[in-house]
Amino acid sequence: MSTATDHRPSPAAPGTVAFIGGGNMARSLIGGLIANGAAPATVRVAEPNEATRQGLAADFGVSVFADAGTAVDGADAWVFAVKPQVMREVCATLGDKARAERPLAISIAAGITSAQLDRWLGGDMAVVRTMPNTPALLGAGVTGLYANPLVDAAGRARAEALLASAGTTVWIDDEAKMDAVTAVSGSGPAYVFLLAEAMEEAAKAEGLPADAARTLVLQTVLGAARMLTESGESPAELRRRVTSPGGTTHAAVETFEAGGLRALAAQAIRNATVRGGELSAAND
Ligand SMILES: NC(=O)C1=CN([C@@H]2O[C@H](COP(=O)(O)OP(=O)(O)OC[C@H]3O[C@@H](n4cnc5c(N)ncnc54)[C@H](O)[C@@H]3O)[C@@H](O)[C@H]2O)C=CC1
Ligand SMILES: O=C(O)[C@@H]1CCC=N1
Repeated sequence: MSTATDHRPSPAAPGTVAFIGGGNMARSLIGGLIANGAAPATVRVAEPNEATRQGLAADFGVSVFADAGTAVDGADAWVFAVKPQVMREVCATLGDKARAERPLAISIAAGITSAQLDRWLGGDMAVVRTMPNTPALLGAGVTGLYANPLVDAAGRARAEALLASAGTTVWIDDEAKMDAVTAVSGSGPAYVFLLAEAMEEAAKAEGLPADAARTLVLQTVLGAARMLTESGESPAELRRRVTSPGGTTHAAVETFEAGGLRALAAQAIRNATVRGGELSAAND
């Protein structure tokens, strides 16, 4: 069972949050929090890259630190936003503080399990493993969340409020499914971008000017996405309405089906799901 909500949090979730890692995804989440009314003083960020760090301070007014141990001071929620490859090492440097302060640990890393985070931080930690996606930048993201048994109702609410600034939230009860969430929605924007790239190339190959090709593709993707989310109709029904028997869409859709698009999508998502498990094992 999973539940989805698309409400925005009430402004400024209580407490102070520390981001460990201030890269692309952290920037999107921080931007969402500030846009939703979080006081900049309640957001602290650890980021070793000086330019990245100063950019966050300049754009959002948040407190920035080169050192993670200082950034987490006074924060009741720690958001781990570093690459899976460095997560273990980053947790090790914060283990003593984590054992002393018992924060709510929230991870956005692909593959890394709640059990790994718990172990690397010293054990008995309340951990929420999440998977946001890049449309978070526009508040149009979707995040899957899994809470380990040590997370209480207040911890779940806190994690949900933090991620809801980025868009819709979906709780996942079975952590084993988080790699599939990663493969579908975490990586998913790239699949849509790939389709847009391919359509743009094809449009140019048909002789359309580059700027016209770009506009036609972008507005088609935007319009289709809005119909998908706003019409209440299924993808299959919306497709059926575009497809006149014997018409142009029919010719194209038949080509996609004959080429095995569905099997290819299933295999792509399977491979991405498997890679999540590999990231966990390789960085243990
Ligand atoms: N990019 C995406 O679409 C998504 C990424 N994720 C996850 O988010 C995490 C971060 O990914 P991105 O933001 O794309 O990567 P990124 O490379 O932009 O950000 C990672 C940041 O961590 C910093 N960092 C490295 N060592 C550090 C340390 N010891 N302490 C503090 N910060 C440190 C780096 O300087 C960098 O700015 C990854 O685990 C990824 O799996 C999750 C959902 C979507
Ligand atoms: O490609 C990755 O590993 C990350 C996780 C989901 C999106 N980007």
